[in-house]
Amino acid sequence: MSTAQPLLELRGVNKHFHGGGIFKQGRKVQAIKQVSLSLGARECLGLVGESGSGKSTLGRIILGIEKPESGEALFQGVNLYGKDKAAIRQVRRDLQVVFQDCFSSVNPRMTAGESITEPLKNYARLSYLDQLRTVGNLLELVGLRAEDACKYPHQFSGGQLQRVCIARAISLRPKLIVLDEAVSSLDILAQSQILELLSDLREELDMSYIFISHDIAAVVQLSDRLVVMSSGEIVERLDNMEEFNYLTHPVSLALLAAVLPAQPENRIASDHRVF
Ligand SMILES: Nc1ncnc2c1ncn2[C@@H]1O[C@H](COP(=O)(O)OP(=O)(O)OP(=O)(O)O)[C@@H](O)[C@H]1O
Repeated sequence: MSTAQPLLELRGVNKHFHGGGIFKQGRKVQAIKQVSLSLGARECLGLVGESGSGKSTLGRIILGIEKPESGEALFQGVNLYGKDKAAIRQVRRDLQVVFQDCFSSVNPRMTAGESITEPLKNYARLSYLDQLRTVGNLLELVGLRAEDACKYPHQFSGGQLQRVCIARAISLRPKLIVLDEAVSSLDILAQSQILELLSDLREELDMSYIFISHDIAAVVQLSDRLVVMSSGEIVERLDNMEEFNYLTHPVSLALLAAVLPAQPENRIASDHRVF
């Protein structure tokens, strides 16, 4: 077994919320229960589950923005909720996110170029010329044109704007990107193009992904491993994607059934074999 330190490690993480609104005293929601997982360099871990299963909460814990009550979240060996703030700031730049709704992820009054340089400005002083050059390179890396830097969000399609968000996420050359339903709001063609882009970028830039989705078919395309969540817990793990047809937990089967071909005659013989 390899003794190399994992890029990301969650150990026994727990998180609960209290119901809000008029029921302030309301019931306690255990959003994450005793979750442990690890991720190596250049790996993509798919995180699937039905709505409310805790995927996004876990994503926020991994990003260092949702403190768990107990357990540890270690990124490059640094406890993201520990006392060493300097070390946390240092590793945070290696952790980025791409959300589902690209239109609400960017400021509508900022050009694509301005959005892309936002994270860069937090960590480096770049001359105007360097900024232009960097933005042009990033846009080309995600399949857009350098001239697109001057466009505003409403001048892009959803798929193009998601590429801008990906360019922003990779601007600091992170080691890990959390993709929170990053292709879910796109049409089928844009989805497959973005999945292809993400796969190419992972190779090119040596990144790891946590790919959060309710769409197990999309997750299977991009991920090396898979965990299935239900009610805040990991209920099934798959370390070899070749075996995804042999998932057994009822939640996994329900997620698979949701992507079954509409025509029964197109289904493959076995009960839940879909790809
Ligand atoms: N800020 C919050 N306050 C109260 N409850 C919350 C909060 N955030 C999440 N929850 C609850 O925690 C549980 C897990 O939510 P979470 O958004 O992580 O699930 P999810 O799997 O990402 O769902 P979806 O796919 O619908 O986004 C849900 O019951 C949700 O209502």
